[in-house]
Amino acid sequence: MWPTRFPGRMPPGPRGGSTGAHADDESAGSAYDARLVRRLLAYVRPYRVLVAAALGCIAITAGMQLAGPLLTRWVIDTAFPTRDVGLVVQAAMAFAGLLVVQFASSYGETVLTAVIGQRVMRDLRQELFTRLQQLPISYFDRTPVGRLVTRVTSDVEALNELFTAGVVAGIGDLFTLGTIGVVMLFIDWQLALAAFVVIPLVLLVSRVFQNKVRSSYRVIRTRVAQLNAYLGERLSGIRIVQLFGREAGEIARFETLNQGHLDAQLKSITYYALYFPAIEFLTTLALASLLVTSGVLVEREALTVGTVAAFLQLVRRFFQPLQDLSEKYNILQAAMAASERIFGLLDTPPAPGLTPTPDLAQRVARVRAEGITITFENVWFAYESGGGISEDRVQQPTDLPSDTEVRWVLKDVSFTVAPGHSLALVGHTGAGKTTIVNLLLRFHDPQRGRILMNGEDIRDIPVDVLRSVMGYVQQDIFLFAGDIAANLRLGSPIDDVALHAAAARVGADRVIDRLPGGWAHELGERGGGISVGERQLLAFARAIASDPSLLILDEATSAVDSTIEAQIQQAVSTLMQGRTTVAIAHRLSTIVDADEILVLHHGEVVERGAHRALVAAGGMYERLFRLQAGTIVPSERLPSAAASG
Ligand SMILES: Nc1ncnc2c1ncn2[C@@H]1O[C@H](COP(=O)(O)OP(=O)(O)OP(=O)(O)O)[C@@H](O)[C@H]1O
Repeated sequence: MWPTRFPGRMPPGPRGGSTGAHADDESAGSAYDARLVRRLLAYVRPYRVLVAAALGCIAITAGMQLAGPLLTRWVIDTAFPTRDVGLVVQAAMAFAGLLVVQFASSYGETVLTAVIGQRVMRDLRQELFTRLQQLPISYFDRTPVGRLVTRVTSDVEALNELFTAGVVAGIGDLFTLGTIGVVMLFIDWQLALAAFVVIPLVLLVSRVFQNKVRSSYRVIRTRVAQLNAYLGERLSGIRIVQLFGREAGEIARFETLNQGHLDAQLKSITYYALYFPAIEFLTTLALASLLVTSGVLVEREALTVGTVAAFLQLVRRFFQPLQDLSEKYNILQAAMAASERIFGLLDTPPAPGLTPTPDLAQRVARVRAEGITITFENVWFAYESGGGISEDRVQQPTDLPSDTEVRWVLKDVSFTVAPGHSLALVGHTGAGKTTIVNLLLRFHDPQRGRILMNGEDIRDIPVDVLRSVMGYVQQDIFLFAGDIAANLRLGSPIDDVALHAAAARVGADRVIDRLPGGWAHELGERGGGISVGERQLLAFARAIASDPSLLILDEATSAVDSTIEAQIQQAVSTLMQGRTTVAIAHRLSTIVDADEILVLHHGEVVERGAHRALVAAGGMYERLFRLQAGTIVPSERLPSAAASG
């Protein structure tokens, strides 16, 4: 019996795995944790009617396990001695009826548990995705995307096993075990005890099996995580692999990991292959003990043949759930570990200020009418990995970092941009330019100092209001799979006329018209299938479509052809008209025309002023500017002035 069921009897968790071998992905966890179980039950509560129905089906199926043997006993002991064919026929018909009931209850059990499992999975996935949308950017800085994908996919799937194969069926097993045990004792306690003598051995063997499988499960999970991490990284870096001719080396490395995975799986299979025949052996032992005892009892005329026949069937049915429960243990353990990780993610606090503003449209309109003034007041900031503590992690004021242990990325930065004015940020790579933009967009909050919009601390302004009045063009432009119109709208209620006008203002309309499908042209994953320059024009159109009052530009430095370059230059000046602008400046035109230029060096503002004044001062800016303009000769270059971004 056991070999045919063998392939299904693998540890449940490791099919998924993560793209990073992290300690919490590898932990096997304990098999039962009351706190986690209580939380999981909350997800089942909405489906309690289905659960009750499933338990009803299980009770009927378990009851049917008894019906066959009891009917056999009655036929042998009661119907046969009367030599009444009618009675035997009735018994046969009753048996057929019982089979139909058993069929229906098994069907109900399978369907209901699957429906419960699938619904709970859907709810959990939805909740996880909702939380992921709300988490602060600092969380994504410290958590690899692969792990988050694992939470929503294979961890949730491990919980599904708990519902479909684990908990409900486990309850069924316990129920079957209990009823068969009681009925056996009730029919003939001496025979029952004769069969039960092997129970301690079964428990011992099962215990050893559980421990072995548990540790092999942990190894498998680690190996799967390693394999996935390696696979994910090598596939995303396939260009580098091929460019450097690393294919053979990578294949060899993969082979080692793949072999490790195979070895771990085989080890676990060995345990299963030993366990099932061992239980089979013990069941046979129980039958032998039963037969010997029956022999003794029959001699004393204390036992009927029907009872012995019934017991022979009952003993088999008694040991089957014992064996199944060992497997449930592993499912339970995998599910506990998965739910620990899932709840860990759900318990991460969302970024502050995300509650939707009821009068969003009015507030945005008010800000638009006023125009925007941006002020940085003595702003200090450090990323978490540099010893800074983000707001979502600060529990007490004493958690704030002290000066000595922190790598400050911004140090005492102050500036003001008046409505309709432009500020250009220049400085070497890593000077802190993008960080200023990140703080303005509230992807992070400063540890000291304040950022004000129209005199109000941006921490007191709802995030949706803040972001609705800002337009941001990133250096690394992200477009989604989907058509052009959807990418420019991004869900905002912008009508076609306004959308086309926005595209026309920045010259993106010509790019769109050239695409095979025009506005309906479908972009590939991550917006693949168009050039860097074309992307940039689309990003400008996207930024201007919502008519932002504050424009934040992190211009791309990538080389684009001269026609597109000219279009982009034109687009930038169009975009900036009448708007407050903060630009990380790579283009000379932006720098020269900016109302104020901030020169950043290691997070500090070292020079500030308009272009002419700064050039005349002959400091770091003058050097950076000449380097950009190409008028600096290589021997004049300072090592630190290699680039502006
Ligand atoms: N998420 C992050 N976690 C930790 N440190 C970061 C993070 N992002 C940036 N940094 C560090 O902060 C410093 C400032 O980075 P920032 O991106 O603001 O520089 P930048 O002036 O915009 O540089 P570039 O011109 O190259 O884009 C750098 O030393 C960088 O390594």
